[in-house]
Amino acid sequence: MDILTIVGLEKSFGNQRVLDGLSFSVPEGSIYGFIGKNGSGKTTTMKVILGLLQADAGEISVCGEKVHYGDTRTNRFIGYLPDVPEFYGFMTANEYLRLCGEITGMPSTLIQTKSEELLVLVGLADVKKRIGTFSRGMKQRLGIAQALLNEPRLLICDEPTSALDPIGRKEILDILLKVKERTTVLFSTHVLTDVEAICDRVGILDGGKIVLTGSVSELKKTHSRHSCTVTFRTPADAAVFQTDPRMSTMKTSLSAKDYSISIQATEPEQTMALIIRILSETGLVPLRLETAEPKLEDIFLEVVQ
Ligand SMILES: Nc1ncnc2c1ncn2[C@@H]1O[C@H](COP(=O)(O)OP(=O)(O)OP(=O)(O)O)[C@@H](O)[C@H]1O
Repeated sequence: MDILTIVGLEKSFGNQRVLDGLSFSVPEGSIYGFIGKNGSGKTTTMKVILGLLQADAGEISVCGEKVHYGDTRTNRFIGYLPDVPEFYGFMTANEYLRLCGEITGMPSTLIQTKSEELLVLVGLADVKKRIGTFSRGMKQRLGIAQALLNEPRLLICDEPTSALDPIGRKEILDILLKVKERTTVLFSTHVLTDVEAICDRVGILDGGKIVLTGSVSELKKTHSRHSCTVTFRTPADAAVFQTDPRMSTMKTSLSAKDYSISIQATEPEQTMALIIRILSETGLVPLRLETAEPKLEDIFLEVVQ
């Protein structure tokens, strides 16, 4: 079953068309990476899903119920982590979760047990200091705990890792992987290594619509090529190799930082065999010879101009 379905969503701000027939669906139990460059419309999409912004056209369903602008009934299924979550800095994490639970009418004993469980999940159980002194990563982790308080079936995270250092990012990614056991996650980002690390499916947003969707492994198989890279000691060696006639039909690029030539390869083993043949016939001795798996970043760059 799909937890979220979006069909033909359109949204303009003045003359600027941001969403232009956006359609995608998010299967239950998955982590869906919603990828797009800055300004591509990720936050706009999330605001429309939450009923906070009115679309010009299109339909959204959450858990089979239609989303209506300004009528937030479907938000009972959703937990939301904005890109910069705001808190009362004078409260502790526990006090803040209690306040959120009280506002949404949760029974007091349930607030207590859920808060304790969620603070353990996000690694803040032993932190007694005020939120005002928290690091960015700690605030994001508290934001996840707050978003999970009502046991949502869909957790929407708007660029949760973008502003964090590598340790903070890893902590959030590990938590999202654990969260997957209890809810579906829609995760917007432009950090493609994060998507590769945790997402089951991805949708690439460009020009207001999804230009590519599928599982990370499917996309890698069908949409990008391996590359073979040969690195030389001198620019002269690299030039001899690159101008070999057998290279003329290959898509090659010379690195700016060292004397290495990368060759896109649909059949990496055959390409490697050809490289070795050229090296042995020309007497060139490379410093390094390697093949690399296609990366999501290559696919992204291929489909997004
Ligand atoms: N309320 C608004 N009024 C006018 N333009 C807006 C409004 N909200 C967003 N936009 C414009 O719509 C475009 C998409 O913005 P949005 O914030 O949805 O992109 P995004 O993909 O989330 O970007 P980022 O990765 O930078 O957060 C941008 O050009 C933005 O300036």
